[in-house]
Amino acid sequence: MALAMPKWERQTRIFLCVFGLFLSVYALHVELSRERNPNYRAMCDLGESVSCSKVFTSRWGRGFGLVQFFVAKDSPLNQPNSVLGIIFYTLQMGLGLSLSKKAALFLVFSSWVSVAGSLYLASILFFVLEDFCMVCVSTYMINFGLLFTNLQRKRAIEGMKEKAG
Ligand SMILES: C/C(=C\C[C@@]12O[C@]1(C)C(=O)c1ccccc1C2=O)CCC[C@H](C)CCC[C@H](C)CCCC(C)C
Repeated sequence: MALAMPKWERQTRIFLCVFGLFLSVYALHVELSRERNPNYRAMCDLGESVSCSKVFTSRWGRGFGLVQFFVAKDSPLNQPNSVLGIIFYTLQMGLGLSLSKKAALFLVFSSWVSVAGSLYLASILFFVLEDFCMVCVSTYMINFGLLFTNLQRKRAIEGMKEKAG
């Protein structure tokens, strides 16, 4: 039986992961530049309440603002969210190329975690920081898109199994 993934799925996944990786690397770059130089102005800093560097260097910018309850603020475990993003999109890309059922389940599971993380970060962004960060909002849309792609994949694999008996 030919186990091929539909072309649209491959292309959508590659597009979302590359875009997500690009935004995460950019967020990391802005955060590190801003920490080194408080006068640094990023391309995504458009105004007082449309500022991405303000968001990235806030206490929620590292370890989701939660890791610091368990380890020291400057612990190597308290990484910027963007580092988690880089790991996440790399995994989504790498495991996405495999057609194993286990990989598909892991992709769906981690995708749900990222959507929950996105909803959490979005509520911090709008209600606590009262800021509009375009880089952040774009990553939320990417995470929703990846969840949709991963759910389609899981459905397709389950369908194949039923047909094969
Ligand atoms: C750049 C990026 C998110 C942007 C941002 O996080 C940034 C940078 C931030 O500083 C921030 C501050 C305050 C409010 C909002 C924000 C954000 O919006 C990428 C995350 C992607 C995503 C939310 C990754 C989730 C990964 C899961 C934890 C993976 C779980 C996988 C395991 C099950 C193995």
